[in-house]
Amino acid sequence: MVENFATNSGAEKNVNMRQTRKTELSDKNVNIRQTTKTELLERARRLPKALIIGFNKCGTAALRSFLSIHPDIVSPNREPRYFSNNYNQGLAWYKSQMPLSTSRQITIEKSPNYIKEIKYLRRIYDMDPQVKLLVIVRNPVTRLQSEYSHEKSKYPEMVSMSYSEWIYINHIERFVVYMSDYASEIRQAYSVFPEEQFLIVSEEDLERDPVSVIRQAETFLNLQPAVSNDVFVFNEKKGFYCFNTSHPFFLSVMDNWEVNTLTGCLVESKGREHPSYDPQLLQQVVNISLPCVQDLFRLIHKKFDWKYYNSYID
Ligand SMILES: Nc1ncnc2c1ncn2[C@@H]1O[C@H](COP(=O)(O)OS(=O)(=O)O)[C@@H](OP(=O)(O)O)[C@H]1O
Repeated sequence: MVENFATNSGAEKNVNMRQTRKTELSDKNVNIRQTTKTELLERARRLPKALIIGFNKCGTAALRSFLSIHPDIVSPNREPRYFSNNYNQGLAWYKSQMPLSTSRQITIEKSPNYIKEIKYLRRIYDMDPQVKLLVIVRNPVTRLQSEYSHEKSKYPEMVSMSYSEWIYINHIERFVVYMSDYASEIRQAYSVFPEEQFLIVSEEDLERDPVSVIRQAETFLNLQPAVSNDVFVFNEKKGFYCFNTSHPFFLSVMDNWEVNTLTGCLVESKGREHPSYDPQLLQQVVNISLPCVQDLFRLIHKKFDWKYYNSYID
């Protein structure tokens, strides 16, 4: 069940504090544009102008959290899953899940299962045919490892199951294609929305250089660049970037339940240890998923620097 955090009074207070703080921060540190008194007075819950619609285990939480540090972006903490699981709750309910925003701020929510079904995408279109859609994909080799670590932490019956056993039990051919075939789902989404309404980025880029991904999103969303390198610090142990807790912007994500306020990293469920591949299984996974990767790069007219595939991609 999705928790109704937006109407909870504590959360409401947090949201209010956060919004006020964000406004102060954008005035003091970013100097993008002065927030006017009128804007403060007309703060309201607004429907999203952009959605992160997929793919799960590909860095959707990091993308959402990192974007939400932008003074002109607000985002609900949890996944409303309105167009998939909660459609019967109605649009007023959906709006009530959104944080307060000024009219110049963009509300973005992420529910990574929206890309899974055309029905969900059509519902999104009915709400707003001009909504912008962000999609994050990941090297299939690591996405599979991530899924295994996720399931192992969730299902006790998997404790003694090795990585290769898990892949074979799931029927390797079918399963690897299922986890790698981003193109089919993106193609389906292109049948509902024009391609220009999509930004497709990769988890590896977010891991290596979050600011470069945020820049792409800022341009795509017509926002002024506000997030710079000093907002993040590389965490050697995790192997990716976390928020710099001493940066003033960090205050604006303090109420984000997905962020550990001591370390500035996303919660422990992100960045789990991955199982290792035996070389034969790795080659099998690459061979099965390669046509999906080639199809994706052709479809989106760009290539990502994905280890194991580069030598096969022209
Ligand atoms: N900077 C940063 N901070 C935290 N997490 C990061 C970051 N960059 C990428 N990632 C990777 O995101 C992976 C989790 O993806 P999702 O958030 O989409 O997972 S979920 O579908 O919502 O469960 C998660 O995958 P695992 O490493 O397998 O846990 C992270 O590696």
